[in-house]
Amino acid sequence: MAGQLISGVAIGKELREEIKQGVGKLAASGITPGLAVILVGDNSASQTYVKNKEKSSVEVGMKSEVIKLPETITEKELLDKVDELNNDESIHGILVQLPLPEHINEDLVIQMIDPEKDVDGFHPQNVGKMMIGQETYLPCTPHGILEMLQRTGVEIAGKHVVVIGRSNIVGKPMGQLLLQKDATVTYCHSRTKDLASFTKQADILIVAIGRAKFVTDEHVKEGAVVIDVGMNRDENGKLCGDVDFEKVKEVASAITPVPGGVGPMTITMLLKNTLQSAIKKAKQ
Ligand SMILES: Nc1nc2c(c(=O)[nH]1)N[C@@H](CN(C=O)c1ccc(C(=O)N[C@@H](CCC(=O)O)C(=O)O)cc1)CN2
Repeated sequence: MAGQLISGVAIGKELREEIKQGVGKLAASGITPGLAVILVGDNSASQTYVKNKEKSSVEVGMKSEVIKLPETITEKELLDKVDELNNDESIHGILVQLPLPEHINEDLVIQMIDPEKDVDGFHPQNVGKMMIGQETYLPCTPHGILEMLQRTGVEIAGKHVVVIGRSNIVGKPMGQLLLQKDATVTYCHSRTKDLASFTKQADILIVAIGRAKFVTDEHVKEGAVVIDVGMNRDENGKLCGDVDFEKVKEVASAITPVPGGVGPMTITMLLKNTLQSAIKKAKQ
């Protein structure tokens, strides 16, 4: 392998240790950060992520509450549940695991979460604050990627970042966060023509398109840093990213693996946001 491996497991571990210490300090003032996660239905991947969130929050000393609701729940019942958690003093962070069943309007549910408890950073009020660079909860996946780049010592200012993907929870905020760190940002997406002509210019390439092993060495400039946000199954049913790791690792100067790259950082940043919310509450 030519490039350096950027491990989300190792960086996440380091960060979780810092979060655990923060939780310990807060305990001295009688406050335990509380995270509530709502899981609707029985999507098996979502069940795994929620279980991991519960385990990780308990490991750093937080209170964890998982609320499992049936697929058949009405939108009104779900909104009422969110509102109940908004008013629960022991809960500092609320997260509704996505995706939700089709009969429920995701936007409405996200907007019901108290922005002060929106540790996913998905509420429009928090998205707006992020856009203008005000302090707020940053969305966990892009925030995790930023943390990985910074802790690996990757220079961002003045670099050309190409983001492939324009989702509200990864692509769009990722570009904004890097723009705020003085990168020059280009967004590409499924309708971009001659994708490689853009990606070949990237000093830092962030890939979030949801297509297994789509990005190959043909898309990557020698020495680029490559961050893979994808999570797919390959032809053998094995977990893989959007990047063809075996090919790209030979040209990249640094690269994240899948699994073990961006994924673990998503949950770590959720813990960080929950601690941030509890600290803010303690100061009020
Ligand atoms: N409310 C939210 N819903 C969803 C989010 C989110 O940030 N907030 N993101 C994704 C799912 N997700 C967290 O919820 C998530 C996905 C993947 C991982 C992860 O650690 N992946 C591992 C591999 C896991 C496996 O073996 O299947 C890795 O990449 O190493 C963590 C969190 C959608 N929904």
